[in-house]
Amino acid sequence: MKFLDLAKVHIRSGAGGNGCISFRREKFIEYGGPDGGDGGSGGSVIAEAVEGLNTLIDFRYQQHFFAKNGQPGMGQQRTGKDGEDILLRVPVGTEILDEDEETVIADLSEVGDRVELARGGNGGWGNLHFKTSTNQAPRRSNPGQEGVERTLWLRLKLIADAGLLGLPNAGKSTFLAATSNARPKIADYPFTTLHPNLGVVGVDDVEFVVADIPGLIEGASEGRGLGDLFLGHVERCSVLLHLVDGTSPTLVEDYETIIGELEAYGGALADKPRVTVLNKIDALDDEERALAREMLEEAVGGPVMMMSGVSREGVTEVLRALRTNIDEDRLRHKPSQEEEQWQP
Ligand SMILES: Nc1nc2c(ncn2[C@@H]2O[C@H](COP(=O)(O)OP(=O)(O)OP(=O)(O)O)[C@@H](O)[C@H]2O)c(=O)[nH]1
Ligand SMILES: [Mg+2]
Repeated sequence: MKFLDLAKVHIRSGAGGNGCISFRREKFIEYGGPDGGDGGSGGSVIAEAVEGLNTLIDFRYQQHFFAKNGQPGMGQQRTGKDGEDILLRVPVGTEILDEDEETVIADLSEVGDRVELARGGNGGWGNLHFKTSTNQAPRRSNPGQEGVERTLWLRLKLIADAGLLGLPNAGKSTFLAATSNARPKIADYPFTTLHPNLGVVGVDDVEFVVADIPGLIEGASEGRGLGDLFLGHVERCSVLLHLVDGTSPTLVEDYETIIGELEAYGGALADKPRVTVLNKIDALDDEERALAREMLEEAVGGPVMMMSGVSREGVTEVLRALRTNIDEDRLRHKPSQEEEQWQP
């Protein structure tokens, strides 16, 4: 599965400080001095891929990144202070594109990958540099170089093996938090997940990536709610995990709402392998579980698993089912030997 997350940033590196022409003043007369220092360099703007981020959403709120200018040189050979660099911390998998949105400038695919987006201007030379044997106090220095100003796009593509589906409040984030290293926001009100969270899940020594997608509501495929923003992105994952809140009095309708959205969205989404799970069974007694399961299985027309993200009952079985689907999907998409050997 691929998410496309896009942000536009406006960056500017700092200008270099001017070089200094030092002078002495005696009785209102200025004498050139011999010791003007260089200007400091302007700060650069740098991007670095860091761990623990999985969205560019922060860049929608802050879009301007201007590094400081270098300070001018001073007398007595003192160099101006350099402007500080600005570091944009971006998620692994971020591509940086030019303003045209086409030219890829950098692809930060591993933790620690770094790229300089705008170099700070060099500081100008102070008159110290222009000293000759005949002119010990030249009235000459260099101005600092200008900074660089650019508009760039950051684009994030994250890849996940399994995508979580379900109405708001179905318990998607709780499940992800219980099974992975991800720490999504969980609350008893809908739409607590406003952007996708990814978690690495492990079962039987195999790891895969699960994405928590903001709750789908009826009409998502037509652009209502938040789900529509992300429905397109679930197209590429191997399997969908559809969670149905077992405590909901309308659980069959809840299930059908999501299926309706998948079908309305079109494409191959509705045909994607799906694991349907009756969730929150810790809140149901045996009789309620059996009844809820029967109703849901009838709606699905096939078996339904049961689990609780809170008590973790049934969670391992669900992860195994996902894993089986992912393995099968990988086998299906593995290039055949002929394809691998084919040379143009
Ligand atoms: N009893 C019980 N409550 C659960 C379970 N899983 C989640 N909840 C509760 O249900 C509420 C919603 O859980 P979330 O995990 O935030 O639901 P979500 O599907 O991520 O919701 P959105 O992000 O709004 O789409 C919270 O109050 C959870 O504590 C469960 O297995 N059992
Ligand atoms: Mg959530």
